Amino acid sequence: RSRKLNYKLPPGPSILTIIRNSLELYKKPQQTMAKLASPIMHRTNPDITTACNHNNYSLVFLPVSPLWQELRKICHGNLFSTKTLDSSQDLRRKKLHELLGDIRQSSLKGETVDVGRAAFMACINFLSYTFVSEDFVPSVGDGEYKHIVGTLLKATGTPNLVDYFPMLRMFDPQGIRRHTTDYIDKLFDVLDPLIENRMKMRRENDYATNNDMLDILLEISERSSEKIHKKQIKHLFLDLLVAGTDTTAYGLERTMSELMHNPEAMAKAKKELAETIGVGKVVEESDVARLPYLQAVIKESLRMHPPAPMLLPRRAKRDVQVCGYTIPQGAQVLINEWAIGRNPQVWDNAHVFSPERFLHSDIDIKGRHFKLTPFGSGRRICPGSPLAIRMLHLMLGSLINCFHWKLENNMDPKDMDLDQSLRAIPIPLLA
Ligand code: HEM
Repeated sequence: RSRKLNYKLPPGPSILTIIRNSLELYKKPQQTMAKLASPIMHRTNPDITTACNHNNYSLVFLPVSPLWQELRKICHGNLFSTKTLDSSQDLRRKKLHELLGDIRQSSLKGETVDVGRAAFMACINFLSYTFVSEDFVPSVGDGEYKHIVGTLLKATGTPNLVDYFPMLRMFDPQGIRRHTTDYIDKLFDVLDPLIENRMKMRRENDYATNNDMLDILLEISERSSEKIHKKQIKHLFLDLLVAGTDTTAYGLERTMSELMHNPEAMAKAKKELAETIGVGKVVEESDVARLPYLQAVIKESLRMHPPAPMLLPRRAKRDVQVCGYTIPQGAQVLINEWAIGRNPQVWDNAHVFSPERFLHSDIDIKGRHFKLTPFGSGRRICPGSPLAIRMLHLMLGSLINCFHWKLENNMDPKDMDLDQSLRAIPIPLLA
């Protein structure tokens, strides 16, 4: 097998390499991640959206290139910097109060909440407000938006036959290009007028900034259109929406499920919140630093349920030796983050949900500790992680500090199936 893998492969991923690499990662995650996070790996381009040229502008799929570097610089220095996120927290606070208001309404009626759905809607609203100070969803319809984002995410993760047999490209055998193009067009139909309107408003003398990401991007574009122009702005928003919605919502739902399944951990998290900010109060972004147990709960949940279980595909830029195997140039590589998180050689009691393991540990999720990299690592690490982390703490902390949660049909937490969607009844806790 090893000899065969050293043959020159056609461009595109090798199934065998993916499987073998996953198995190896299971054994030696620390060493392997260090190599894979290095510049020898670059992003694969799944050829999902040729018709609307999204690949040519996409932060997610561009190879390392001057445009990609410029977009990353804008993300780090402007969009997701601490200063920008601090100044846009009012926008997220407003959306958080709306989420809690909706849940309060359900609680008054004794209704069950589909936590995954509520989390998905809340994440879209948080992101669209942070990006453009407006709700993105009413323009598309929530069911349709979920479908669009789901389809685009699926297309990103689905092995495309075209990668294996390039001559099939023009036939688009799985319809991946056709579907994604339609959906991307739909999202652009919403984004285009938003951007146009804002450009018009910015030309008026008495224009006051909204402190959102659209203003920041237009300001950069007005100063130097070489850094980013209008067309790139909509492609960037598309990437950020698709990459940020389902991942964050899934992270929130799984964490709530784990807390409901582990009443002791739930009680500890609630006690910390009660003592630090007071029962029934809404969590502020500035509170999070004083909530170490809540932070540990989120890390533990990301360890057991990484929202991107295989991270994002990379491609080897040149032949590389990993754990005694040759990964040939051009091979697609997936990192099995889920398996690393559950590996008993890496974690004590790997299958037990225990936030305590992070309480006196310096392991963080910034891509420096290769046993826990839910946001990836290296220069392609998730640029949205500072926002995702804020949203997760804000929503989780407020949901458990403002409500007591009971499982539907009086189910015993021990009987929960953690792979099923979470349905629970909220009971308000007064401040
Ligand atoms: C819990 C939530 C999230 C998780 C677990 C997550 C995870 C990831 C992972 C694993 C990658 C690939 C990293 C690598 O290849 O090393 C990634 C890339 C990316 N993420 Fe996230 N993400 C989350 C939320 C977000 C949010 C909120 C945004 C933006 C608003 C975002 C935007 C992106 C973008 C644009 C990329 C591609 C970066 C590039 O290729 O240069 N993500 N994310």
